[in-house]
Formats: sequence, structure tokens, C-alpha cells
Amino acid sequence: MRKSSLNPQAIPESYPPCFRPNTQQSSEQDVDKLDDQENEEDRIPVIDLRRIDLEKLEDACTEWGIFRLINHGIPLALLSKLHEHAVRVFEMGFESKQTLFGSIPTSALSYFWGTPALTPAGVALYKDSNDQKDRGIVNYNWVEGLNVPLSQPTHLQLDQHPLLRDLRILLGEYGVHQARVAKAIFGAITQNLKLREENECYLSPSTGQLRVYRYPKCFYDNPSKVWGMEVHTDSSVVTILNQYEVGGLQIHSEKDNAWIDVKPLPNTLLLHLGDMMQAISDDKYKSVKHRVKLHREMERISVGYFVFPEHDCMIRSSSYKPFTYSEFRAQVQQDVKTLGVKVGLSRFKPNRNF
Ligand SMILES: O=C(O)CCC(=O)C(=O)O
Ligand SMILES: [Fe+2]
Repeated sequence: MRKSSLNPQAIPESYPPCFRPNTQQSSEQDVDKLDDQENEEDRIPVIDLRRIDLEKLEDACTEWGIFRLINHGIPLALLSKLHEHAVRVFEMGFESKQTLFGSIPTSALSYFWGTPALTPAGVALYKDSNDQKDRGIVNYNWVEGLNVPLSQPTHLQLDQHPLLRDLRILLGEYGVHQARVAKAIFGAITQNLKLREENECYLSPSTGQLRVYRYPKCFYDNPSKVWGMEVHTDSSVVTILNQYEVGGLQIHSEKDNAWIDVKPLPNTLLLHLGDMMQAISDDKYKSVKHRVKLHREMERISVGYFVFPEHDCMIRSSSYKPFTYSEFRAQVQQDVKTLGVKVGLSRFKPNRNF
């Protein structure tokens, strides 16, 4: 697997212009927040997928909202081919990527940058604003991404683009594994939470989607002002993340009231609980807050799998008004457009007036 084998001259050409060096520099110099904290003990729980320990899983869900998964059964060769193809796609010139992806239906694959918020059609969603300055360099999330809905085999629409077609085929294969892993974990959580059979619609594999991200090297001279991805919680039931070998992900530990670096460990996946899981569990489990920091010297590739409830499945709990995932998503979209941020579950508290 290539860590950072790109020709340094070629890098800026493939970056969106505002992530390139010398586009816009801040006046302040700042301490470097980018260095990994070495030697810190790793306390994130580990769940063995071959033999799920229900008690350990319950502790991980209530205390952390995130855990590592080992023995996930995904072939290493698939993981490394996926990485290699992703690097090659992102390495293309920025303008070429825009032209290429502009010619492909977003239902098959879409390219975005500057924000992880997308419309249901896979198009980047920004705050409504007449003022382009609102989208200054520090307001962007320093990330480029590919969004791939897994519901239909759409690689046939990519026949004109062998690299993308091959990437889509690999993602299809990876998606099958991700759905298997999510189902196994959700099954175990169902037992722990004693959910009833009528709650089967809480996890719908047909809603699965993959995101492939590239976080650029940070050329900005004030890195503490910019994030690869700003603090957020995921809207999903669960998210499964592969951060390969370059770290950057940080989670917020409610217990310690502190940010913790999530170090990459070889052949290990991370599972986050999302907002829908928080609601399903009646706030017993928490949707974990997380963010991604950048590196000066290294790019970072990660792949996330997100799975949701059936869109019209009613989520009932004593902590929130009954709502469907479609309603939740529509509210998030409206908040991102009008406020620039996701408000999330608190919108659905029983006594909340909008
Ligand atoms: O790239 C990562 O490590 C995290 C991505 C993420 O948090 C997201 O897509 O919601
Ligand atoms: Fe996330």
C-alpha cells in the first residue's frame, strides 16, 4: 500500500484550488496541532466479530459509542486494492475530475469537496449564501470525497471509465462485506437492547452507502484553523470506518470530557454508533462526536460505510417524538442550508418548538 508516493509537484494540481499552497495564507502563526500524540494508551474497546461478547459490546456502546472490530473477515487484498484505486482516482487533475464526474450520473458515483454534507442525490450541500466569502478557506472541510450508493449495481454506467468502473466494482464487493458486518453487530445490539421483531426496519441494508475520502496535506500556515472534517455526529444507525494507516480521526470521550486520537491499527475497522442508534436505544447509547485533523506531510485516505433505517420506518422512543429517517434527513438538509450546521436529534425532543 502506498503511503505518500505521489510526485510532490503533481499534488497541488489534483487538489481543489483553495487547498493548494499559497492561495490564501492567514496572518497568524499558530502552534501545530497536527502532530500525533504518541505513546498514549489506546483504550478504545475491541470487539471480535468471530465471537461477539455481548457484555463487552454493551459496555462499548454505553461508555464509548465507538469500538474497533477485529476478525472482520474482509480480505486484505481487497482493502489494499481499494486504497490503490482510490489514490489513483484522487490523483487525477482537479479540473479533469470535475469534468469526468460531471459526465456521470450521481446515482452511480459522485465527487464532492469542501463539505461532507450531500443532498440525497449526492451533490455537495452548502449553506445558502449570496456572499462567496462565507465560504472562505477556514469554512471548508478540507476533504475530497466520492459518494457511492450501494442499492443498485451501477458500474455498468461507468463502462467508459475503466478506472472508475474498477473502483466501483471493488466498492461493490467491499459494500457486501460492510453490510454483513453491520448486520452482525446490529443483531447483537438488538439482543442487548431487547428490541422486538417489528423493529427490523431500523437497519435497512438497501440504504447503505460508501464514502471514499482524501484529506489533503495541509499547506495552510495556520493549521489549527482548518479541519479535515469538523466536529459532527453521523446520522446513520452505524458507520463502519477504515482509516488505513494514516491517523487523524479524533473522538470526543464524554466520560473524560476530552478529545482522543483514534490511532490506525492494521487490519482493524472502527464502528461508530450514529444518531439513529442513539434514538433507537432511547439515549442509552450515544452517537459519538468526532472530527478529523490534517497532516502537513501526509495525505489520508479513509473509507466509510453508512447504513440507515428504512426511510419511512417510524422510530419510537421515550426521548424523542416519533419520526422517520426521511423526516430527520429533511430537517438536517434544511439546517445545513439555512444555518450552515446540522442540529440533529435535539430537533426531535418532545418539548422542542422549532
Ligand atoms: O475520514 C474519517 O476518518 C471520518 C469520516 C467521517 O467522520 C464521516 O464521513 O462522517
Ligand atoms: Fe462522521
